[in-house]
Amino acid sequence: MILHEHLRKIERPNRLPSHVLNIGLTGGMGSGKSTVARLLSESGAAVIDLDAIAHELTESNGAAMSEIERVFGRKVLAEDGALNRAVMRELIFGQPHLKERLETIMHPLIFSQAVVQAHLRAQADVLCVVYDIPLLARSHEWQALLDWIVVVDCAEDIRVQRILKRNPQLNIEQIKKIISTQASFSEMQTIADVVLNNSENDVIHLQLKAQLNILVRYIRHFSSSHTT
Ligand SMILES: CC(C)(COP(=O)(O)OP(=O)(O)OC[C@H]1O[C@@H](n2cnc3c(N)ncnc32)[C@H](O)[C@@H]1O)[C@@H](O)C(=O)NCCC(=O)NCCS
Ligand SMILES: Nc1ncnc2c1ncn2[C@@H]1O[C@H](COP(=O)(O)OP(=O)(O)OP(=O)(O)O)[C@@H](O)[C@H]1O
Repeated sequence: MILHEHLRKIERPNRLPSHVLNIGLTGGMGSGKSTVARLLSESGAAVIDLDAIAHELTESNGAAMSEIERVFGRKVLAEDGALNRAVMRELIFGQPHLKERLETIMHPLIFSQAVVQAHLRAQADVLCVVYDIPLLARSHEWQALLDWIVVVDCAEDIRVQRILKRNPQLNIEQIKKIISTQASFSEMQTIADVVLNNSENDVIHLQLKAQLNILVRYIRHFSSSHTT
């Protein structure tokens, strides 16, 4: 784990809950963000998962669906009116302008929902609020709101193997195409306060747990001295 020398000073606009530490978690596809989020929730963090919010918004009758249908047409809808994810995946990850159109619909809705959930979940006894944000390196708005940013690092070939196992419906070419649209690790590193390494294959996550023990101690230390 790399802990950047000066963890950023706690200073932010009031949009996220102000009585807790708000921590952004990012990393490339398959790096282990959800795994880290789960381990942090076992230590008492409230986790807001932006992928999960995106899924809810695109369920049948989800809040994004009428605009998605208006912009992309009925071809991107499944029979029940939910988003046909495979069709949308094929459309956007080869055509940047379509990806941008989908993101223009999705990101403001995801953002509002994440802020609402954060206020609901940030009870006094939570360790911190963790926001699992795959595209954080490309969002200055989110970066400005967060106290710390944690980046999960894992070599691309290992990520690809893990994704193939987790998502057997995807092939290597599709996975690499998605990864190629995301920020590189060096871009993520420029915004990181903490970098966690998740390259060791280990289903009980000893490597991550050792790093998270240290991180959780830092979070407790900063939280106890942080009042607004
Ligand atoms: C294109 C969609 C329908 C494909 O769905 P699918 O079920 O295959 O993937 P899922 O949503 O589970 O995402 C899996 C991973 O793909 C990557 N990913 C998702 N959206 C994007 C994106 N816009 N740009 C780059 N990578 C992305 C992330 O690493 C994510 O963790 C879906 O990813 C989507 O709706 N994306 C747009 C919403 C978005 O930007 N989500 C990111 C949350 S910040
Ligand atoms: N150290 C590890 N050893 C073995 N498998 C791992 C390890 N870390 C994570 N995994 C597995 O790799 C896959 C990807 O991890 P995870 O879902 O946490 O990544 P993610 O960054 O959230 O992915 P995405 O960006 O696609 O949402 C999962 O199936 C997870 O169980």
